[in-house]
Amino acid sequence: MNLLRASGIRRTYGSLQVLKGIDLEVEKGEVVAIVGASGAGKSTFLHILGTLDRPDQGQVFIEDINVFTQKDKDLARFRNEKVGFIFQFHNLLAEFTALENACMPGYINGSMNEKDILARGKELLEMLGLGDRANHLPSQLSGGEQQRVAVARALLNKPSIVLADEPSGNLDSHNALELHQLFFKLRDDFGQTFVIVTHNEDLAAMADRRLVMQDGFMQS
Ligand SMILES: Nc1ncnc2c1ncn2[C@@H]1O[C@H](COP(=O)(O)OP(=O)(O)OP(=O)(O)O)[C@@H](O)[C@H]1O
Repeated sequence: MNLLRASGIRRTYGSLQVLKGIDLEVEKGEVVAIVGASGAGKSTFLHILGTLDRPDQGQVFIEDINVFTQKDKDLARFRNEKVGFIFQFHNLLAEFTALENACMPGYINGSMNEKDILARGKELLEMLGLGDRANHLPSQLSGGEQQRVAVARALLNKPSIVLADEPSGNLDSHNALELHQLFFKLRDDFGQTFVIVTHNEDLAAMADRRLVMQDGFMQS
């Protein structure tokens, strides 16, 4: 069974046809990289996969759920539980510690108690080598550490899939490589599934599949 299946995805902004009918199937535990020229529509497609944006046409199934048939409120809950996001700019909240930032999706979800959320957040920070940084504010962390906190946050609710948009775009080559290796370790150890939009050809070459987005279509 495919963990994620997108079919016939089309998206237009005004007269600009960005996505012209894209299909994608991703299996559990796969790391899929999407590359392509700037403006090709990679982020637009990733946002649709993550239900942050709706397509004009086409369907997305995650774990056999036809995601866009859900009402907005149910969709927000589904997104919080099933999809982890990592962006180029980590978007950590400046006034909260690393641990509080990592725990945020648990607090938003509301079904876990605070003790369990904190335990999960601590466990993730330890696993990502940030055990001794838990009480630091983002401004007290290096760029690589901040991005690892963002990874912990993406994983907090044990999502089915992690979607990453230029996750290492703001890191130097050493920190970028560490982050990329972390993705594969999470896949190997926990079967975590990733779809990653990237300009980094080293990362794309490491992925199970490297897909190219061009002129509104996906070429493999
Ligand atoms: N909200 C929007 N309104 C209008 N046009 C948009 C909007 N979002 C994206 N676009 C346009 O859609 C096209 C695809 O944008 P998108 O961000 O998906 O590309 P990308 O492949 O991710 O590019 P990059 O590699 O530079 O991040 C671009 O021409 C962009 O200007």
